[in-house]
Amino acid sequence: METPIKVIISGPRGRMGKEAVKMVSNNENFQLVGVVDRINEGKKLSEVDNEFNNIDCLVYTDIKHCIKDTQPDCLVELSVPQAAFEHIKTALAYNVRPVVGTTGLNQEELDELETIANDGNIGCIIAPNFAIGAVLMMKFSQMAAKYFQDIEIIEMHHDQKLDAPSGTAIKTAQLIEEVRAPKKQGHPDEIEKMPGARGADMSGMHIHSVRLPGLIAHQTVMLGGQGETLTIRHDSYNRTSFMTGVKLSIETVMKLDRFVYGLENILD
Ligand SMILES: NC(=O)C1=CN([C@@H]2O[C@H](COP(=O)(O)OP(=O)(O)OC[C@H]3O[C@@H](n4cnc5c(N)ncnc54)[C@H](O)[C@@H]3O)[C@@H](O)[C@H]2O)C=CC1
Ligand SMILES: O=C(O)C1=N[C@H](C(=O)O)C[C@H](O)C1
Repeated sequence: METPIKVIISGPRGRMGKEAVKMVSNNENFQLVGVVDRINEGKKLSEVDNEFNNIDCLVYTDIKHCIKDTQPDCLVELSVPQAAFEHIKTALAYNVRPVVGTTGLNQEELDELETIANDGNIGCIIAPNFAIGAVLMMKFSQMAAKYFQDIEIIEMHHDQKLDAPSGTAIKTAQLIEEVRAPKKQGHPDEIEKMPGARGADMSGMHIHSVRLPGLIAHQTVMLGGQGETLTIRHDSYNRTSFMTGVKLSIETVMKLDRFVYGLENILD
């Protein structure tokens, strides 16, 4: 058997973090060696939450300390954007390969991380969405945008989500920008009688963010043409939907020597 990949997870008590802790702990090719959290320094993970019973790795509140103690191969980052940037930079500085799901990093931060990873020849994967179906939804939208230039992206999430628009919506619009020339949509003289009524504007496309209890993660892309519309939709009904992508990213990042933004770039 191959030596397991040593993994640390940031944000282990979060909705995604919990799912990732379970997935990594139950995979014989991975070894969870530590977690990074805001609180609970020095406790065993099993002492923090009943869901983690039998998982005895330690909680660290300082990622440097965690890396020095546990010598991990990979950081799975699933916390908050304010903490994520420093976590990823620290991981790269210690040759630990980041797999990042945390959304809300700005373009400047992404550019800086890309430079650090590429200059150091270290694998780093940042994926705004780890669900395979969501990646297909983004790619299908990009394909369709060649033929339909009028596009409204409607992303719908649970009401505890911090960032809007979602990372997935931004990534979808970026993929569409690669094939669609900027175009202001709607009537040239349209007036927003309430600010935000037409959503956020990216190259003339509009992005609308819905937040409701009961939702998990959903996105509809509507494309309009003469006498027809095309609607492409993806739904995550629970967070296990993201784990196939997290697992694939951990395996792949170990073989990479560069920065990758988007799961579509590592799928066959
Ligand atoms: N790429 C993907 O497929 C997905 C990405 N996400 C993103 O993952 C992130 C986490 O989402 P959720 O789990 O829903 O959020 P959450 O709020 O449930 O979890 C975040 C966790 O991070 C912890 N945290 C805060 N500061 C920290 C710090 N300095 N160090 C370590 N941990 C810290 C919080 O205590 C909390 O437990 C968000 O940015 C979200 O947009 C969520 C789902 C899928
Ligand atoms: O916060 C979430 O829940 C999700 N965040 C990611 C995003 O911002 O796109 C991925 C998924 O939509 C769930």
